[in-house]
Order: sequence, then C-alpha cells, then structure tokens
Amino acid sequence: MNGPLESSAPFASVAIVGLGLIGSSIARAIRQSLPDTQIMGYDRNADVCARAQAIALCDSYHAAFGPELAEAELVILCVPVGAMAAAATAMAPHLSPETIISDVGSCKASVLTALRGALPYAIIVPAHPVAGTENSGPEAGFASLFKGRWCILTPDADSDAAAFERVAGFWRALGAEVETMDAAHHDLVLAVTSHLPHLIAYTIVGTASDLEGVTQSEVIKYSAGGFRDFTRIAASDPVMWRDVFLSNKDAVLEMLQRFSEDLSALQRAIRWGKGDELEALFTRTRTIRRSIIEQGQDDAKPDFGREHP
Ligand SMILES: NC(=O)c1ccc[n+]([C@@H]2O[C@H](COP(=O)([O-])OP(=O)(O)OC[C@H]3O[C@@H](n4cnc5c(N)ncnc54)[C@H](O)[C@@H]3O)[C@@H](O)[C@H]2O)c1
Ligand SMILES: O=C(O)C(=O)C[C@]1(C(=O)O)C=C[C@@H](O)C=C1
Repeated sequence: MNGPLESSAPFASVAIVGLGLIGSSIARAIRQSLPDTQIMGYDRNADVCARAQAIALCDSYHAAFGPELAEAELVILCVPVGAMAAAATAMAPHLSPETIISDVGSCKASVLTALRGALPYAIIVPAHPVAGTENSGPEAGFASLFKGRWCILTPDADSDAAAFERVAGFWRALGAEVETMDAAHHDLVLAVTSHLPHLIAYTIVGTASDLEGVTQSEVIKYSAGGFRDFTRIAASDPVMWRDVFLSNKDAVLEMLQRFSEDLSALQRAIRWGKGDELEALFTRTRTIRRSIIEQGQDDAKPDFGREHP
C-alpha cells in the first residue's frame, strides 16, 4: 500500500462505493482537483458500473469487493444510508487495517452505528457533503458540486485525529469548506434544514396530485414558481429519502411536531383574520432569505451548478 508521503494528494488511491450522484461527483472532482489519485469504482449494480465505465469516471470498476480493495487508502461509502451496513459488511474481509473508511450519508448517528457494527476495528471518519440535487445515477454527477459547499465531519471520541485531518484535507481539495459537528447535533440541524423541507415538498406535490381529479390537470398546467420549486425537491430519489426518514426518525419527528404547531398557529391566524400575525411572520422569513443571499449561501454562489446537467 502506498504511504501518504509518496503523493502530495491526501490519498494516493480512493475507492468509491456507490457510483450515483454523489459517488460520481466525487470521482469527477478528484479527476479535476487531484489528478494523481487512483479511483477505484464499486457499485453492486453491474449496469451502473458499465455506465460509469462508459463515461470513464474511474480507473477500475467492480460489481463486488475483492482483494484489490486492500490497495485503497480511503474508502468512501456513497450508498443510501440504509445500505451502509450491508456494504460495509461485504467489504470487511478485503480491507487493509490502515484503510480509512468514510461515507457521505445524509444522517450521521445511525450510519456511524452501522459502520462501527460492521467494521469494529476500522478507522472511521464520517462525513456529509451538504450539496446535492434531485437527480441520481452516474450521469447526474458534476465536478463542481462541492465547491464552496459545507462538508460536515462528525468524529466521536474514538476517532483518529490524523485520519480526520487527511479526510478534511481531501474535502478541502475538492473545494468544500469543512465543519466539525457532533453526530446527534448534525442530525437535528439537518432534520430542519434538509429533511423536513423534503417531507413538505413530497406532501404538497402528493396533495396536489390527489386533487388532479377535481382540478382536471390545472395544477400541472398552471403551476408557477412556487409549486414548480416544490416539484424539483419532490423528484428526489425515493430510496435515498425513504432511508433518511427511517434513519433520522427521532429528529425528524421532533421537528415535524414543532412544524405542525406553527402551521396550526398560522391556520388560526388566517381563520380569525389576524393579518398582523401573518405579516410579522412573512417579514421575518423574508429577512432570513435576504441574509442567506447576502452571505452568498444560495444557488447564486459562484461556481455552483456551472456544469449542472
Ligand atoms: N442526493 C443528494 O442530494 C445527497 C447529498 C448529500 C449526501 N447524499 C447521500 O449520499 C448517498 C448516495 O446518494 P446518491 O444521491 O448518490 O444516490 P444514488 O441513488 O444516485 O446512488 C447510489 C448508488 O449506490 C449503489 N448501491 C446501493 N447499495 C449498494 C451496496 N450495498 N453496495 C454497493 N453499491 C450500492 C446503487 O446501485 C447506486 O448506484 C446517500 O447516503 C445520501 O444520503 C445525497
Ligand atoms: O439541493 C438539493 O436538491 C438537495 O436536496 C440537496 C440536499 C439538501 O437538502 O440541501 C439534500 C440532501 C443532502 O444530504 C444534502 C443536500
């Protein structure tokens, strides 16, 4: 196995397990920013491997783990969070004890438990790049996805400090800004900033679709900006999001409870004609949107989506 000092890149060889949106974006970003790094591509779906090969994402392609995996200095699990345990169990017999294991899962506490259960002696550095789109598969990725975006690392008391620094350096090399957080706190924050918005989008598009019989396709025909924005989010991968809600159940239910209470308050304000309450809330939320834009933290940020397919 090559040592880290033999290459200026944080890792001489990286195995990407799961060649969908995030795995293929990592492969493309490595090619662009760390061209000396060897990329080993794994996906249990042979068709995905063939499609990845057709667009030359990696240096080698594997539908199953074998002894070659021991050559990887870093393995990044880019599979749905519910598949992390199965993928880690399948790779276990082939790993070198020096290999660092990381992941990109949208929930951190459940994934860390799954990885520690499957790989009790491995060096594990959990990560979550907070960047994505509603698309899936190897063709959906793009090299600039992580540029200027946060990548949250969630080490715990058992984490290896040197491994943490190498993984942080890897994400910085791909253009991300690295933040550290406790896994449980990460899951609570992401429940409100990412998971709940997806649940709301899935609900509103489902409700509109259920009304189609009444409205005779007018929902789709006249859908303007607001509804359209929800349909983008509601087109996100069903398997990925099924797993996110089941894995981050407690935090999502907690945030959903608060959301339901706030929604009931709005319902009451509308029923009793409390215009001042409605206006006060909408003024507060407009300020939030404006401060996000001022900080450059929205899609208008330079680079984001430049090569978004
Ligand atoms: N999509 C996003 O916006 C986004 C953003 C940040 C993080 N994430 C996280 O990234 C991970 C991957 O999401 P994605 O959007 O790239 O999904 P994707 O559906 O595009 O790709 C997932 C790939 O994993 C493969 N796979 C599934 N089980 C496997 C197994 N046991 N072994 C090997 N390969 C397996 C699938 O065949 C598929 O090709 C998820 O954990 C998700 O929570 C997603
Ligand atoms: O922009 C989108 O389409 C996303 O859904 C990206 C998004 C998010 O909610 O911000 C989705 C899930 C991730 O874990 C990280 C990023």
